[in-house]
Amino acid sequence: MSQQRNAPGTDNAESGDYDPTASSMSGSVEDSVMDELLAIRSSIDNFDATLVYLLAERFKATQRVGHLKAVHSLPPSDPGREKAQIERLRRLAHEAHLDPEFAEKFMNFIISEVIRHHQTISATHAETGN
Ligand SMILES: O=C(O)C(=O)C[C@]1(C(=O)O)C=C[C@@H](O)C=C1
Repeated sequence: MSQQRNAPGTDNAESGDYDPTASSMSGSVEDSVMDELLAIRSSIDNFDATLVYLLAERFKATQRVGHLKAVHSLPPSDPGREKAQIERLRRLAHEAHLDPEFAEKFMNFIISEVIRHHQTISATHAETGN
């Protein structure tokens, strides 16, 4: 049976209940101000969707790393790699006028989640061989 696929962001999971005009300020803000706010929020919505897709792709890549590490009995974390990544991202953040402290915290947040995934993959591999 053939399956109809929707373009990203147009399927019901994403757009079904989403109200881009949702706000707790409706009624207390001038129409022109609300119009400008909604226009800017439309860009924010696109950025947020992009972030989700980027993160999903990054996690797909790290899942592959997790399997490779599990199969070859390598440790989940690699502090040397992390140090190099953080230094590079701090430098990029500075150049992009993004707070390097924030960039580091954000990266560490993602990496700690990746390590948790690696540990789960490793435990599953030890138990089942998969
Ligand atoms: O490159 C690796 O070895 C990974 O496991 C990926 C990753 C990352 O998310 O970038 C996660 C954990 C490691 O400590 C270093 C980097």
